[in-house]
Amino acid sequence: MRLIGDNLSAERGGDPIFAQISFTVESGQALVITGPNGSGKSTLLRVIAGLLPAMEGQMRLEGAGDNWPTPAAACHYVGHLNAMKTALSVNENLQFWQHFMGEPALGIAEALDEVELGHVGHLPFGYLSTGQKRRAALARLLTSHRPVWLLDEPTAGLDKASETRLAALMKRHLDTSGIILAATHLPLGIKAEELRMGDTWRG
Ligand SMILES: Nc1ncnc2c1ncn2[C@@H]1O[C@H](COP(=O)(O)OP(=O)(O)OP(=O)(O)O)[C@@H](O)[C@H]1O
Repeated sequence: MRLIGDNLSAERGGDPIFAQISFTVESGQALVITGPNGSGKSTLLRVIAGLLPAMEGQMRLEGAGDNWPTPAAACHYVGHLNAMKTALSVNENLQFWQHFMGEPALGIAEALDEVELGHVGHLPFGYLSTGQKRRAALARLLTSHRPVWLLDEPTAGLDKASETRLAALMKRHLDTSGIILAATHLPLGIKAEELRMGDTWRG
């Protein structure tokens, strides 16, 4: 499988954010998107996820067969917001996402164990600490299968042990032919190519 971004450009609120961004990421590979604040890292992830239109260029997914008809369909997107309801329990939030995303993979309890949150599934999401909230959001990656993980600052709020745990989960995804694209200011602890944003910024 190969995820290709071909000559992408994007606008927000009518303003150009980036142009002429191209990349190819193969199964088993990670691409880390770096660049200064405002250079368009999050915007690029949202274009790849199909949440924003590309003004020019196109996304393609090659070799995915019929399972994943579009690049967006093949993606898990974990933005810098956690996308979990504060009043619902962690279990209820993850159940919602598993139902919404389909392609069930790990059970809720198993996924929470993987991020060492097995003891808080019954708590309202809003009760969790900042790092626990991030780990619970990342557990969504494990409850439904998607070959492509799009991660926006995935380590924000994580302590060292949790960063190491996430690196192990990402490595496992890559070792099972997954693809990861991550916007980050920090090293993620996995082998990755780098796409540096900012040089083609027109703003
Ligand atoms: N809805 C919007 N309308 C107009 N401009 C927007 C909108 N959302 C984002 N922007 C602008 O788009 C630019 C790129 O933002 P983006 O969040 O993609 O950058 P980033 O590289 O991820 O930054 P950071 O490192 O701070 O997370 C910024 O200048 C931002 O102000």
